[in-house]
Amino acid sequence: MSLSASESNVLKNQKPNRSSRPERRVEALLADSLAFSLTCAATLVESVLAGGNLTDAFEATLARHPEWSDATRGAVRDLAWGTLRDYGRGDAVLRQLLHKPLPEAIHALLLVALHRLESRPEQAHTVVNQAVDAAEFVMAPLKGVVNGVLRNRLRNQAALDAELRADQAAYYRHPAWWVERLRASFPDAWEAALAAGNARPPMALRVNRLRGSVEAYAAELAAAGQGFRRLANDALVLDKPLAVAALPGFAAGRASVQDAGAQWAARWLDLAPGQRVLDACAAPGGKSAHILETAPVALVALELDAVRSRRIADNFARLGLAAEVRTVDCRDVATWWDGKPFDRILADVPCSASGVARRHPDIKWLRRPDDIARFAAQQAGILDALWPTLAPGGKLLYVTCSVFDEENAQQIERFCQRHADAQRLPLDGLPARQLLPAADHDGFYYALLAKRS
Ligand SMILES: C[S@@+](CC[C@H](N)C(=O)[O-])C[C@H]1O[C@@H](n2cnc3c(N)ncnc32)[C@H](O)[C@@H]1O
Repeated sequence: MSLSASESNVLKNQKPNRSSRPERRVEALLADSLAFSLTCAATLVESVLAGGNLTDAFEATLARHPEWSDATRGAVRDLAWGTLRDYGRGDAVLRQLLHKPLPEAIHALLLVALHRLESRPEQAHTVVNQAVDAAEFVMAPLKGVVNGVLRNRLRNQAALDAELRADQAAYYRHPAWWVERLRASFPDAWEAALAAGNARPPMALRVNRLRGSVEAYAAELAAAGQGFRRLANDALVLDKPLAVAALPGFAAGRASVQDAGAQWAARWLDLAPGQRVLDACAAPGGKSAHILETAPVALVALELDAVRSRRIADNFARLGLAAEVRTVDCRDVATWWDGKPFDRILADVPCSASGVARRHPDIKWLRRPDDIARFAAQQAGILDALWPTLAPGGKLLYVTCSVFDEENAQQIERFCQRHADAQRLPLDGLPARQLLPAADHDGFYYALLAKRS
């Protein structure tokens, strides 16, 4: 699109960064207006595009604005998360419509407004008007540009969309390198996995069997009118997400929120009373808690990050569970191991998190292709360090929430080449070791290894 002469002059005189913005308080906009949530979501999107973490940015914003209602929090969150799920498309649309870069704050506002236009086409005129109000607040001289870009998009939608079909990142809403890797590894399933990875994630519950049966909890949910599906591993997937405070007995520790794909780990560890079990990468403690709810074992939970470690203790307190929790690097075995071998080890290693990108859509755009090899090297270091602590005849379950082979199948193949005493075991009920993102669960990879006696 071409800008008017006065708009071009405005752009020339704007430094394209946040510091050039006049200091104005967002409270100047009405908190229940769309302009307000567009503005706040745009600030979050802008911070992600500068390399920041979306969840951290959102939590910091909430901490600064305790006065926000639940509705305002929800509206800002929906817009920021949705915009970043769609970023490949929004970015391509702006490349079609702009011939020179805009200041980042306005660029981010346009991305959020474009996402809203696509998700609520019936509100197109309101969205444009509210985006212009937001622009007036963010950088007033550019409100005409915002108006022009959005109206241009509406006027030329069909032609612009046709052009976008050739752009992988726009069409699949994932980076092109990500699309290529998935296509190469899963020739029959990659498109469905990408589509599922763009959807809103499901909310699944894990029932704490120490505080009641799955049947009793399911009956209570049904009596409360909450629709759900019970999966083969007893995960309850809700038809519609709910605030945890609205879940029966949440504060009393009767259930936890945990993706259904993550609820296989405790089952495949084949737990029995009295076993010595290690969870080497434990925070925030979801799988550790599931282990303790499954069998009375002696659990040691390790976590590198002190802040995340505290979340393990909080979760255990709510669920009435106890274990030895230590804040250490699991690779420094000499610092934490007493020499007594473990019967079971869970290695739920740090990874690209590419299987959970619909929950953390910033991941798609912050990761770089060479990050995957870096994660794979870190994971190999963890596996090699833990293996000597496993008892002969014991089992180690390797888990990632990644969809990339380098962190998954290739990682385990290489591990088995390095360790002749490692033997792969089948996973009961799983047709493939790789769970790709789907309607009921996120993307996970599992490999169960036994140590030959
Ligand atoms: C995938 S998350 C674990 C999720 C957890 N198992 C659950 O189900 O709630 C990986 C965790 O490993 C931790 N971590 C990363 N490197 C580590 C290391 N060298 N030693 C111990 N923990 C590590 C990260 O801080 C992160 O909390």
